[in-house]
Amino acid sequence: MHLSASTPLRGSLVISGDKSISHRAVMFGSLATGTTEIEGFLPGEDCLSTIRCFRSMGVRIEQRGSSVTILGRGLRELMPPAEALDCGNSGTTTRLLSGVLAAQRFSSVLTGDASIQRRPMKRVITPLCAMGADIKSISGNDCAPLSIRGKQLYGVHFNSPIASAQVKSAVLLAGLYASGQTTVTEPALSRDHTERMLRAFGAKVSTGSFEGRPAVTVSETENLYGTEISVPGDISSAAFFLVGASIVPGSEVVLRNVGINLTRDGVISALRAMGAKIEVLDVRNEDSEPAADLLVRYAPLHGTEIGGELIPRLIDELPVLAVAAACAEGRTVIRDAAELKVKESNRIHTMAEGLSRLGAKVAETEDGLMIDGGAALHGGEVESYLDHRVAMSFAILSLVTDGEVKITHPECVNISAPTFYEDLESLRN
Ligand SMILES: O=C(O)C1=C[C@@H](OP(=O)(O)O)[C@@H](O)[C@H](O)C1
Ligand SMILES: C=C(OP(=O)(O)O)C(=O)O
Repeated sequence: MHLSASTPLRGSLVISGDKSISHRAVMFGSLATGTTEIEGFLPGEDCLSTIRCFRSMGVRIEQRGSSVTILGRGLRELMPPAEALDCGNSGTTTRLLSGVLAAQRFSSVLTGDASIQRRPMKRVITPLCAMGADIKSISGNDCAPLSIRGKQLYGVHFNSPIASAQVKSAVLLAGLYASGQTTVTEPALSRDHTERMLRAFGAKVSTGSFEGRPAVTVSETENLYGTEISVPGDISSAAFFLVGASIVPGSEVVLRNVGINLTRDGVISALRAMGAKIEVLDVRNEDSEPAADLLVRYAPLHGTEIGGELIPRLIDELPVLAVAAACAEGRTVIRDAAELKVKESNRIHTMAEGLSRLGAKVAETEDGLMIDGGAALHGGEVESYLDHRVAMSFAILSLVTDGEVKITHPECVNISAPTFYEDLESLRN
């Protein structure tokens, strides 16, 4: 894939479905009784992995593009899978499913691609085992493949050391089966799609705070009930175009139907702090998953500091925010983001390496990046490390480099944004 400097980005895009919400809609629909209809589903490879896993456990799922119909089997009627469940590249599938499988009446194995087999699973193994689960890392390295023997679980209060929605959701899903109540507290509020959607499926979920930390409690649940889910566009995908339009002079783009849940909208705050011109228009669905149209115009950016409680609200947008920082005047410091090291790639390292290769001034730190913006950016070859967000970040940077950028394995964008290159091209015409 060779990409080169751009004319202004202009026009509008309908942003495709939110990946986190699409995963959950398939999972909860499969675990519910009755029919679930999903509109706006993201047909990206990660969400297709979730569908594949539930089909292997006997759930009837019909998927036509962004429309999905599920005939749920109920919380306790999944079938034992004939083979290991393949979660592909998806951490969300692996971790959330581990919470469900821990409570089934059968044993199973969860696995995935080379990247999944390097990602830490102890973060879910520890709390689930505290609930009575029997989960082992087959290679003994706390990574997948995981061997899971279903058990009767009991409710616990889990004080999570990290703000991770995947950990929180794995424990809450196990909590649906556990005797009594299950509470998760976390150091800062991570995305709350599980809490919102479990309520829509009829579960009892209460949210609040415990000793000053965000807390959520679920009770043992007899049934979830099939429902209709409308998935808003993914702000994590919109972020690439927010940055693209902000850095290419003359750009003006409208991104339609973008999810702006407060636990996800940190990229708008961070870009505005850098001087970006972003307007949030026509907010709708405020009682379920809020969505809006985002109007973004080119603006000269300046450096900022990104850290603390903002981090979980923009964790997946940090690679492309590093691109914005390379194009901004002055220094940007990203801190408190050590979680970036355990994503599809070590995103602190992969972004620092690629940005430097294209001329940016970047230093890796223990928990983030320090970027001195404004250096002349040139073409070159960068490694995506098969990480979709890294590939898309460099594709956006190529809009302003002097010379072509070649990205290895550009097709990995299909994990979360199968229409990314077409969408970008449509704004360049
Ligand atoms: O729950 C989710 O859908 C996700 C949670 C985040 O991961 P962590 O829970 O590891 O922070 C995020 O990075 C990931 O892309 C999706
Ligand atoms: C980290 C991500 O996803 P997951 O953890 O589901 O692989 C991501 O999409 O950036």
